[in-house]
Amino acid sequence: MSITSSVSNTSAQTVNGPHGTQSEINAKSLSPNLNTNLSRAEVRKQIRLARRSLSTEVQAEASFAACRRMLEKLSALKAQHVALYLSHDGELATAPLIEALWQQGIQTYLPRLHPFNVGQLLFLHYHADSPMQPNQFGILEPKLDVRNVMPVERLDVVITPLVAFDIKGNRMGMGGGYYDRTLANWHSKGKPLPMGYAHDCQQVSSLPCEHWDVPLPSIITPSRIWEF
Ligand SMILES: Nc1nc2c(c(=O)[nH]1)N(C=O)[C@@H](CNc1ccc(C(=O)N[C@@H](CCC(=O)O)C(=O)O)cc1)CN2
Ligand SMILES: Nc1ncnc2c1ncn2[C@@H]1O[C@H](COP(=O)(O)OP(=O)(O)OP(=O)(O)O)[C@@H](O)[C@H]1O
Repeated sequence: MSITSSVSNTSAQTVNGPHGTQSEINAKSLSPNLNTNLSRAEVRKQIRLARRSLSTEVQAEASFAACRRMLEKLSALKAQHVALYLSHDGELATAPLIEALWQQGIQTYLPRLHPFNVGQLLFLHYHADSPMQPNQFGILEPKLDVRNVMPVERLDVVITPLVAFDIKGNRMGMGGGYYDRTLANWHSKGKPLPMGYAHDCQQVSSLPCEHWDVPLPSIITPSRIWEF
């Protein structure tokens, strides 16, 4: 059965029961009492370690569970142009989601570091034959071809990687400020809609925030959809 047909009619609430699968519960218990008085750097370090410690089996199960929920959300939004990321350093894997979006004919885009504007991202169309190259962090990104660049304001949704999030939707990333810059004006323009994508174990009760941090209106994890 294709990913698309196996997930598209499934209700988010009933996939794995109210508390998720056993492995998701195990994943959740990795960072239950993280002291959020820690510095941003320390929170980043601890959560990156927690998500990197997930087994291959938990990672795979998590990526399919989150994929179902994300497809449901994107379908409700009628999203046609969706930016996402290629997973790195224990991030919730996007491979099943990318495959499903391609099968549905939804256009997908990946970030690449801007060649001149330090700290900025460009979003390039991504398909099965896109020429790719690693960036300075070792993450594969599409080779620069201006014909494939999509202006951010024409994207419907930006599926946003993150290191940690809290119960108010505050987000902390890898520390480059790339997504904060990309999303700085989304609220006033109404587009693109940012949606966080993360493991359950990346949630903390409260994050230390700065004025440039852009809170997320929704975050999808393997066990639930958070709306803020
Ligand atoms: N998968 C994915 N792609 C993404 C991001 C992301 O968070 N995840 N980004 C989100 O912004 C941008 C890249 N930002 C990144 C920032 C820091 C590091 C990183 O690994 N830093 C190392 C130190 C790197 C060095 O300078 O040598 C580290 O902290 O250990 C990776 C990506 C664009 N692409
Ligand atoms: N809109 C912005 N304009 C200019 N600088 C910004 C903006 N947003 C963030 N920055 C700068 O980026 C740096 C890193 O910010 P921060 O630690 O919040 O990144 P992050 O959210 O963890 O990373 P990312 O968004 O790439 O996932 C900070 O020094 C901050 O000053």
